[in-house]
Amino acid sequence: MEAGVADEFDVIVIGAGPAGENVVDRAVRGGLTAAIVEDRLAGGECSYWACVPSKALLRPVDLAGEVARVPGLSLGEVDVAKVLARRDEAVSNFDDAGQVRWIESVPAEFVRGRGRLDGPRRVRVTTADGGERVLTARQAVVLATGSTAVVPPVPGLAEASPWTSHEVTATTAVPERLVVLGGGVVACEMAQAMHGLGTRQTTVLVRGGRLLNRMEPFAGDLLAESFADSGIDVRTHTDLVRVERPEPGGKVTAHLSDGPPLEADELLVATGRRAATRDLGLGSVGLPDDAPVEVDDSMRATAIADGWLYAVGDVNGRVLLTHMGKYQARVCGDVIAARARGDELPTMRDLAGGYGAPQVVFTDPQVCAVGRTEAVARAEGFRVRVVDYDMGAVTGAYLLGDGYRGKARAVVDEDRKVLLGVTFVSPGAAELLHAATIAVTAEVPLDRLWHAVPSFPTVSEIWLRLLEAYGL
Ligand SMILES: Cc1cc2nc3c(=O)[nH]c(=O)nc-3n(C[C@H](O)[C@H](O)[C@H](O)COP(=O)(O)OP(=O)(O)OC[C@H]3O[C@@H](n4cnc5c(N)ncnc54)[C@H](O)[C@@H]3O)c2cc1C
Ligand SMILES: NC(=O)c1ccc[n+]([C@@H]2O[C@H](COP(=O)([O-])OP(=O)(O)OC[C@H]3O[C@@H](n4cnc5c(N)ncnc54)[C@H](O)[C@@H]3O)[C@@H](O)[C@H]2O)c1
Repeated sequence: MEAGVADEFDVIVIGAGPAGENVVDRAVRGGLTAAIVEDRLAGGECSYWACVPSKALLRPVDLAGEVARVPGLSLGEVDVAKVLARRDEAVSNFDDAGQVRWIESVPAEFVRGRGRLDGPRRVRVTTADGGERVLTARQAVVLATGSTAVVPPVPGLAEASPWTSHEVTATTAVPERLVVLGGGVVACEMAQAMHGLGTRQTTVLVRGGRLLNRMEPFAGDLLAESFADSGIDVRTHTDLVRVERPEPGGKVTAHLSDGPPLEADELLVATGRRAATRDLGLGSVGLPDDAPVEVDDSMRATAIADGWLYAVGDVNGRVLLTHMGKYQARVCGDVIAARARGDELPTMRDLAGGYGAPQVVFTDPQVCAVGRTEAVARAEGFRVRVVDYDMGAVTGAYLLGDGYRGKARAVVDEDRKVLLGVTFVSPGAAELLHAATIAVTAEVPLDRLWHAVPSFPTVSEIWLRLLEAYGL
């Protein structure tokens, strides 16, 4: 395309991650034309450097745990090269041809290049060869640029070129000694993945008192027990104060707030993410640069007067999860199409994120939660009753292996007798979560839920036990 040629579409999306792709799909289904701009790989962070590769690296850990719990079975040596090869296959060897084909089949125009707002309804795209293309939107521009890892300002840390989620998920080798900074989801998943694939000395530095501190407290405690059992060293109340790495890619020394310095072969920073809004031209439409784009429940940017700008997925800072970004995107695409037709907005469009997003942390044990924790429910003023149950005491769980440990919690709204939140922490609990998501979002009354009979002997008998413990 020639430099400076203007193109007009109903909708222009910047960023072809899971959120951006779903906006395009829904907007086109709604009768609109769309273009989507991507400067790296269609499919986004999730497909190549986040959800997909991390889960491919964690699968052997999962299976090793399962095998170890069944007397009479043993696992041979892990063939790391084969695990990494399967990870590469899962990320399509960093080739997005399939995703681009899908976008074009929607049909939508795929534009490879870096997109930037250039005033209202205009997107200026810089292509890899330095060319430029200007796109204008009749209805809406949607920002779906995701987020980037935060590296805290610890002396020497940035200079040491630490790993972030990008490098660890794409690694071609497993470090002998690894220091992980952070106690959140990326830290826990990747510490366990690397340890399971052969890291001899894995140390996790947690500045607070617990892993996964936004979940129910028992989640972090059970995970810490599992880490300790497998030899992962979790240091709570420990800050990283200084880093030295004299040779690029060489040994790294982590100086801590407590205890002697730690020497390692790699240091992974997993201390959260920031919205990818830098150099996105937000200033050209009067928005602050380098901050999440605040949106209403229809995903429309609240600060833009005539409502042509939307933001979905990580970039709006609401919930940093692929499935929630995709949900927001479906809402957003439908809303843009409805507004273009002059229709009433579909119902359910004000629900995005309202109940608390479901999340699975793919560690062993898996940490699976939906809705509110007890602390959040109490802070929001609900009259709460909490019911806990030992998941290892369910027959279906016992049959899965010796030493199966886990805990479930239901947070009940005593005024309406519905579930506000559910947490399961146990091996293989991920597939239990969607039942909880349905119960929480559909606000199924507990005396109705009582009639949903779980099969014997499955782990889902936990539902029966929780309801019995509640008194039903
Ligand atoms: C290690 C890790 C594991 C994770 N695992 C899970 C998981 O198991 N489950 C889960 O639900 N979530 C997981 N997440 C979170 C998940 O990856 C994100 O929530 C999700 O990727 C957000 O999707 P998105 O479409 O908003 O952004 P992204 O996936 O980040 O996509 C944004 C796209 O926009 C492009 N872009 C950015 N700026 C521009 C520009 N100016 N011009 C053109 N293109 C641009 C980027 O290149 C990128 O392709 C994980 C995150 C990490 C870091
Ligand atoms: N399975 C999944 O669903 C999954 C997996 C990975 C990531 N994600 C998503 O990606 C997002 C990013 O994950 P993350 O783990 O980077 O962020 P996070 O917010 O989950 O955890 C960040 C951790 O770093 C700590 N921290 C922050 N600043 C620090 C500092 N200066 N020094 C030491 N510790 C510090 C925090 O206390 C917290 O424990 C999350 O919101 C998560 O939802 C999801």
